[in-house]
Amino acid sequence: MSESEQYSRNELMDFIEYRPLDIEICDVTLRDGEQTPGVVFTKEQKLAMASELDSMGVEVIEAGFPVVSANEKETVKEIANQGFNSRICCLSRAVKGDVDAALECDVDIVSIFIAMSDMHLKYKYHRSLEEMLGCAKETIEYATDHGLKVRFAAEDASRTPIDRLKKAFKEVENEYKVQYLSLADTIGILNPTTTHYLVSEIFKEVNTSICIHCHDDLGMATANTLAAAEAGAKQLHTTVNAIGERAGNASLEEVMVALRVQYGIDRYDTTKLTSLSRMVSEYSGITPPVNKAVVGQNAFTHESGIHVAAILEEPRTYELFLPEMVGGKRNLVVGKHTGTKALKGIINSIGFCLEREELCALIDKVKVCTEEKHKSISRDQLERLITQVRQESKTTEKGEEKFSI
Ligand SMILES: CC(=O)SCCNC(=O)CCNC(=O)[C@H](O)C(C)(C)COP(=O)(O)OP(=O)(O)OC[C@H]1O[C@@H](n2cnc3c(N)ncnc32)[C@H](O)[C@@H]1OP(=O)(O)O
Ligand SMILES: O=C(O)CCC(=O)C(=O)O
Repeated sequence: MSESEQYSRNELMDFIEYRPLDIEICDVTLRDGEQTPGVVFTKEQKLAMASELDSMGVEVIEAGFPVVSANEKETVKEIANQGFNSRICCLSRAVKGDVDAALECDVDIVSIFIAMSDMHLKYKYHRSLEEMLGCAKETIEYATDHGLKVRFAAEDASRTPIDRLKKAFKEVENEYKVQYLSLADTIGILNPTTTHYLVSEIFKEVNTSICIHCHDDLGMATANTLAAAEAGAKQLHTTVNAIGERAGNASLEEVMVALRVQYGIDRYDTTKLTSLSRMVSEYSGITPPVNKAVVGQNAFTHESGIHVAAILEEPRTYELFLPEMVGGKRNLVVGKHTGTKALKGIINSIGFCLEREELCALIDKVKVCTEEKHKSISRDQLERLITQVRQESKTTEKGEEKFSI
């Protein structure tokens, strides 16, 4: 199936000026995703998720934060030694002991983070900017001296004065060999416009690849991540099902599908998104809302008569992309909003054929039932109603019979 048969391209993109995207995905489900309160993945679960992410073509997997526990360290090490194509990254404070733990794990990249916002310096570290940046530099030097590739991450970057960020990034870039400079919207304060501004300003200043790490406190994490990519960010951080601290992170499934339908980036195997979402849902104990984009139970479920009638002819009338593109399934539901054309198509698809009058009688019964029970009709219930309608049409002289489902 060609790309255009699988989704509708957003043609308005042709009128928008933006920097051509040069991106990679770093999925942080195993680290920030596991920071979701109450979530604890086993080693086997982390290995299984990492294996799926690798097979989809995700370039970087943030496997964990080794100093958190002995088991965490062992898990990160095992993931790093799987021989995945994805590069494996882990988190580290600006503390040499954290880098030692990363070294024991054989990771490709260590992400050394500090916050430089007044809020975090004053209330979290109780230390000056100079002291914290000094710790970060020493730790970066230690990591690079020991052969690790380094991402220097500015936690709470979105509340850090932009000139302070620029100065710190330039110093680090000039003094050490770092692979990435990361901007974290730790409390999810940004919107797409301010994300674009922040990334553009940093992009003008530095030569190192920029990462963007967005949280969803205002429901804008995916939009902000894409705005960052348009402004020049290279590495986009995501989690499956958008899990993560508080309201979660930018969702892998949304970012990956948006990259494809908005920007034509089709190198990731999006057909695994639904099964990966189910896997993460089972392992984390967190089911995405039914109306969650891409992987929610309703993402390809339709009831309205006008929609279903059109979908039966051409699904793209009411679907931005086909369920097959993300490994999902279309579900046509019979309910209060079902119309005659839709009902005919649905019952034909399950092997029934009714006369016009019978169909009208069936629609009436469907509407009464769904309004009485305040829910849609199951396949079994539908078949029972069809049987009733057929019996009634054969015995009309006996008068109306009461139906029940
Ligand atoms: C935005 C983010 O997502 S950051 C990552 C958040 N993730 C986690 O916190 C993972 C789970 N955390 C843990 O298991 C533990 O907190 C550990 C193992 C990391 C540390 O545990 P502890 O040694 O008991 O320290 P504790 O959690 O009490 O305090 C954190 C210490 O790290 C310091 N710290 C925090 N961030 C940094 C940093 N980036 N660089 C250097 N030090 C830091 C704090 O100032 C504090 O130092 P203090 O003990 O001198 O006051
Ligand atoms: O920027 C990063 O790589 C991580 C920082 C982070 O997890 C956060 O600030 O929420």
